[in-house]
Amino acid sequence: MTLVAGVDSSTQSCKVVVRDAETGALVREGRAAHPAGTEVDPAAWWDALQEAFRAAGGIDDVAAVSVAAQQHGMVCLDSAGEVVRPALLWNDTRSAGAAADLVEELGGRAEWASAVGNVPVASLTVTKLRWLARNEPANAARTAAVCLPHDWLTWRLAGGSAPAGASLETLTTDRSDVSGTGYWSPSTEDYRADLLELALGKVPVLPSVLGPAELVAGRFGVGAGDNASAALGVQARPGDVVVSVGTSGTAFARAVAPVADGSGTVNGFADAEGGFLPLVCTLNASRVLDATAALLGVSLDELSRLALSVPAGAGGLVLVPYLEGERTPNKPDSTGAVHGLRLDTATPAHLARAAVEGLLCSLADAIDALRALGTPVERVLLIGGGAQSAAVRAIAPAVFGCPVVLPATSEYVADGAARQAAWAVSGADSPPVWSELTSELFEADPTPVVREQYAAARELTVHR
Ligand SMILES: Nc1ncnc2c1ncn2[C@@H]1O[C@H](COP(=O)(O)OP(=O)(O)O)[C@@H](O)[C@H]1O
Ligand SMILES: O=C(CO)[C@@H](O)[C@H](O)COP(=O)(O)O
Repeated sequence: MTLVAGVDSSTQSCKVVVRDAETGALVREGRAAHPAGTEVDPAAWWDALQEAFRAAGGIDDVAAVSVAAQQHGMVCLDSAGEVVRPALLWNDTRSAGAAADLVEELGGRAEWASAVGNVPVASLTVTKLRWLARNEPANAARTAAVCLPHDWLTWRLAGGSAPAGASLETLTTDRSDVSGTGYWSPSTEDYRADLLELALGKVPVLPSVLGPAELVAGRFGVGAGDNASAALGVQARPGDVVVSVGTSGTAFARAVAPVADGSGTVNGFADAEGGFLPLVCTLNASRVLDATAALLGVSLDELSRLALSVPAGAGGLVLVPYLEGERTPNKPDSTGAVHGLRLDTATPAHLARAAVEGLLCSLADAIDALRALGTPVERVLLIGGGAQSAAVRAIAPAVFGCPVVLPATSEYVADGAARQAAWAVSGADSPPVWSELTSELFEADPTPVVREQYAAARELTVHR
């Protein structure tokens, strides 16, 4: 049996799966936690990766390993290959002002969307580089190369950072992740050095962009951004919209043509199979459930039970979930809010229901934005840690207004990376077709009132 390994180095943890390259059967798995915070020393990802490999029984016997990871994180390296400063993550909002400046300097959102498929917001790497140039000029001056979390981990695994002499020229990336930098065009498949220079004031070494099934140093897949890898892991097909409830909330679909949304709501990313991946991302998803459970002093299972114990609409109680500020809509300085509180809705159950509904309404808005750009929505596939919530599963079809398919619980980002590794080993033109996933179907009568009351409340927030 040929074995392959897939890695998901995500915001909260590192997950590793070892699978049979031919059938996709799960053989072993392991995981390790990441530190909290929105800036993280990449060494912590490396340590967690080693721990997760050990927990998964090691990788000595695998033919290939691919790494998928959280997107957009700014990893700056000096000329010796040393990390210049802790990486700023996708959910770090300090570069919001830099994003606004960059939009203005290029002449507006439409110009950015047409140049790189994305309008700068604090999440994108290009805005973090502008923040670095303005706020830490010494670190900017020391920066000889810029890469993304999965690029850096792949580079280290493949020996590019060898103590004998790190070679920045051996850095690699893939289309899906580089399409979230803000200085690579999914339409032309070229770096936009001019936009990088606009942000950072210079053009450091950038990773080479390899094809989806290429191998690095003979044993490492090119890797991917975590959402593109999840699309590969769930074997998404046309008509599927994948909704992930992880640290981020995302809604995305595979597409055959690049997307340029001048409003900035939809990111025009590339996918991990040579196509495209229009995607909407929010900053507030599973942690809204974590925070509400902590506030109520209950477990996540009890939060679900409470939420399901009161009717749809929570008696008019609405929770706007912008606890970390928000990316979509672009409100980096916003806070969350609770509206409609009355004596009879001042109960743990109503708050639990409002939290689940608020989180799902923000994702329903995301699905609508994809639909508005012409994305067909035949099935919603629900994945991510938050999909383990019984309340999320039950309420999602009512809020989304369509059936929701829940693929069997699995680490779909790591699975996608493993499938990419199997593809690279096979030398075939397309990824291997692994056995059809078992899944559960959730259906419910639509509850438009939930979306209506959310729409009336979502602008009513105050700044942090
Ligand atoms: N039973 C559950 N109910 C609700 N949420 C859950 C449950 N189990 C795990 N989670 C959530 O999963 C989240 C982590 O999801 P994950 O997709 O691994 O995140 P990420 O990939 O961003 O690190 C945690 O915030 C946690 O609240
Ligand atoms: O910024 C995005 C997508 O544009 C996020 O989806 C990150 O890629 C983080 O993913 P998770 O750790 O939440 O899975």
